Amino acid sequence: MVEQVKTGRVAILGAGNMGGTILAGLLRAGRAPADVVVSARRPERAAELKQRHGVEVLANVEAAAWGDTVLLAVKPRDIAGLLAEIGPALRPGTLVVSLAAGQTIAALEGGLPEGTPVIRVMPNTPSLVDQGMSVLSPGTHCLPEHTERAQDLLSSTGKVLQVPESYQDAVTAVSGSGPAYVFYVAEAMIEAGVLLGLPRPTATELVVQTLFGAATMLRQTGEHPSILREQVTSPGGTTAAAVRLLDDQRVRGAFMSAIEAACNRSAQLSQF
Ligand SMILES: NC(=O)C1=CN([C@@H]2O[C@H](COP(=O)(O)OP(=O)(O)OC[C@H]3O[C@@H](n4cnc5c(N)ncnc54)[C@H](O)[C@@H]3O)[C@@H](O)[C@H]2O)C=CC1
Ligand SMILES: O=C(O)[C@@H]1CCC=N1
Repeated sequence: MVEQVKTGRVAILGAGNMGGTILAGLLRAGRAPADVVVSARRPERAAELKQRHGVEVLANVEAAAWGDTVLLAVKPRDIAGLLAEIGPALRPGTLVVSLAAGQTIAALEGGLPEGTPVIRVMPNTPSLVDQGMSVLSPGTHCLPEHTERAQDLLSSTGKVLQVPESYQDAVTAVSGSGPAYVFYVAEAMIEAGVLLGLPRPTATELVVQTLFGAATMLRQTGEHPSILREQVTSPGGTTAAAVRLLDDQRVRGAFMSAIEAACNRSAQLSQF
């Protein structure tokens, strides 16, 4: 249990999609339920978490005072109120890790007692199946030990990368929102299969396995996607016909514009 010593006691504030995902991931990775607490606004949710995971559910202030690491997993609009609520209860040296999109380190540090070590993180939903991508940026009061703690905590649900905070809007657009683009492509491919007369379950199985296989090839071969695409594309064949149509429809450009729009939106959200 070397891991536990590094991260200490973890308090997760806000037990929605991401908070619940990280909680389940920590427990799957072998952390004892006694070393994690959560806060939940709705009593039904609190009862469910207690029953399913055997963890203690506390009020925000009690949870924040208990944790060595406090993970903020509420919506961005609820962050400022939460910081004001928990700030006075934090013990000196408590590490605050925020998952909130668009909430800058300056805003987080400004809402907490002077000197609080803060880490800004952009996770994504595949954390639910331990294939998450969490990207962190340490605040101005973080020591290497704090960053290590956050890395340790987040690595229980997937990969972790550290970047300068100036990259976080682009990161949000690429990997934070990224799973949604892949699900969008999956939907379109399934509908195409159905259009061509395949039963829906068959079309779904073909698409899910194809996406999984293609992603695994990218990971395992380390090849550039263009090379892998060329390998599928026979001269005068079916793939070339399809890819020409995608190019005619400017699908690559549409993806670039979409991801740029997400990045701009993330920057806009940081203003509030
Ligand atoms: N869903 C996603 O794909 C991603 C979400 N995020 C970030 O994670 C954070 C959480 O997002 P989700 O889990 O999707 O939202 P969610 O709405 O599922 O969960 C938020 C939870 O916080 C609770 N809550 C609200 N105010 C509270 C308070 N003052 N005290 C305690 N609990 C409170 C709500 O009842 C809810 O259960 C957001 O800041 C979001 O930007 C980051 C990356 C990806
Ligand atoms: O859509 C959003 O704003 C959040 C941030 C990244 C993924 N979901």
